[in-house]
Amino acid sequence: MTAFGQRLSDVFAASGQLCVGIDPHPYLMSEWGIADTPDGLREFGLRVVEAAVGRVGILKPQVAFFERHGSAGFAALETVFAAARSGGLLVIADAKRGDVGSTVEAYGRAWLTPGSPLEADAMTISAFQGVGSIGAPRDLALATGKGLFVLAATSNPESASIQTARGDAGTVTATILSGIRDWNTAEGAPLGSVGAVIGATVDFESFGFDDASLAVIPVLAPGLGHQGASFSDLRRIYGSATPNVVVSASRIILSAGPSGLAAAITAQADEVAKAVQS
Ligand SMILES: O=C(O)c1cc(=O)[nH]c(=O)n1[C@@H]1O[C@H](COP(=O)(O)O)[C@@H](O)[C@H]1O
Repeated sequence: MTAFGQRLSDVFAASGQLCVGIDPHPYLMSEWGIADTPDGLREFGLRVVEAAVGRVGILKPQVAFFERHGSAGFAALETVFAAARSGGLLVIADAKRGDVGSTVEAYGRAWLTPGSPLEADAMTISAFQGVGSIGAPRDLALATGKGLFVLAATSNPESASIQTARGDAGTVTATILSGIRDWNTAEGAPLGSVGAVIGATVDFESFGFDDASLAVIPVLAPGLGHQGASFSDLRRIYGSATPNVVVSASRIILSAGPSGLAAAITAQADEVAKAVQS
């Protein structure tokens, strides 16, 4: 079994750092000429998968848009996950779960257990209840070659009001990063299995951390494109951590529509490749 950090490094080397988000916003589905129904979600997701295979290595389906349609939406999501994984893409389930340890263990099992209907390669997760609360999904991830991305410094404008709050161990963000770093350091690989979500819109200093503190941490980077951050600024934003960054982009690509999708993915992947090297 290959650890998630290694799998991610391999994908970066083979296919670059762009991660295409599958966010079927109702307005986008309408622009694509697809009905906002479970069948429509399946079609939207599969079209993104088809355009992504061979052009990028990572997809991040946003679970919320599928969840709106209940069990039929989840069935569509299962099909999209299966198509993406069988196309060789690394799938990050953007599920943003979190709870007391005994319950979050079940969330981990839902999204990370090999053979589970919703099996992904990694999931987004919240450590608001303490980094120790996500110990069970972390153990499962380690045992199965899967990964976690823990919300640490999120891209939304409201995030600073809570995440920059300070306790004895520094800001909320710094406390989460320190817990993740300890885990990844103990794992002993150059890149650990537990990542952090660090929005590209975030001012690192006011959130109480720096790029050097991300050394063994895979970083999921939303906030580019529609949320205001520029792809050309990736190196300025993430500094020495740039090689660890999963560069997330959803609407900026999806707004190209079904016929322009493949070209938009190729263009975005090229822009990201240039930006991370410059
Ligand atoms: O975990 C995430 O992916 C995430 C964290 C965060 O801090 N900000 C953020 O925008 N996201 C997600 O990243 C995607 C951003 O979409 P675009 O702004 O269209 O690229 C959405 O699916 C968000 O839910």
